[in-house]
Amino acid sequence: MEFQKTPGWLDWYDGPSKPRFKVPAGSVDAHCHVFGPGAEFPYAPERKYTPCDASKQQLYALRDHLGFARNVVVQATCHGADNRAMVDALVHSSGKARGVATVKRSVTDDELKAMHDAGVRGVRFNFVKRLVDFTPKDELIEIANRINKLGWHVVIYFEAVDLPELWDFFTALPTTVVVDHMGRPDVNKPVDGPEFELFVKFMREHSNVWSKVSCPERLSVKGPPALNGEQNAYRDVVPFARRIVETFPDRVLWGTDWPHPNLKDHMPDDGLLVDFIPHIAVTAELQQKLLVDNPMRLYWPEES
Ligand SMILES: O=C(O)/C=C(\CC(=O)C(=O)O)C(=O)O
Repeated sequence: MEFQKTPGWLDWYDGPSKPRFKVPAGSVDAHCHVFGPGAEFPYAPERKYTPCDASKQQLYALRDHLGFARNVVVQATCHGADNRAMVDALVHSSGKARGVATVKRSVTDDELKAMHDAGVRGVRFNFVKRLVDFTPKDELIEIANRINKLGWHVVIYFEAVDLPELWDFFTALPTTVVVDHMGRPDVNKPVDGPEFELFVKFMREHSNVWSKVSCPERLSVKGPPALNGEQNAYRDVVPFARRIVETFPDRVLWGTDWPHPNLKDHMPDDGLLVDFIPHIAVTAELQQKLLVDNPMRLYWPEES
């Protein structure tokens, strides 16, 4: 089946630079995706975008190029609750990839077990309205209670403006909760203003809540972009990510977000995204926690 990319789609950056920053041995890219290939793993009819293909082979080649050792492959909304492409990536990773799935309440216990055996360790609840339709909270709570029994966690993706209305639901989740991209703060607002203070409060008052300090390329307003050798990219995002890393050093994760769905302005050079890390985790100890200790404890506890 042929799929037409969403008009204006930006493909992932071809030929990323070699990072100057050497990530610690055993580093984990804790947020990335595979897309199809559509001919083998069709995109979901309910999707809100149609991406380029981005295969497990290309993901793992990027992992090696950037100096990472492992991946956490997150189900992208273009595949809906059809986790086959993501699971296929896990089973072809020689144990070096874990996954986060999207499931409906109709998922069977056998399907959950098969996903666990393949390396899935969490489910993702997406509240970004441009990406998904509404799912009733009772269905999400039912799913959270079921996967909690497997020792899985819940990844949540939402926009900062929606945190107040989602607060009660999020703080009632029984599992570890991992927030994608710091809950997408508006970096035009002060890092100590009410909007980001609420997010910091969310993490401070709930020790089961973690955050990915990823996707500066999505959040930055002033740039500069991670292109043409830029070693100080996305400066307006740094204070937000630094604050989370330094306040909650044991509950942060980092990921490339390759192949970077739905970027409109530019496509970052993934090598320069890696060079962004020392600006937000400024010591070797913080880098070790962010890139190795924390993701290993969450996704490979049996090895950490
Ligand atoms: O890749 C991300 O983390 C961000 C996305 C895409 C996404 O979440 C998805 O399709 O599942 C976005 O903001 O469009």
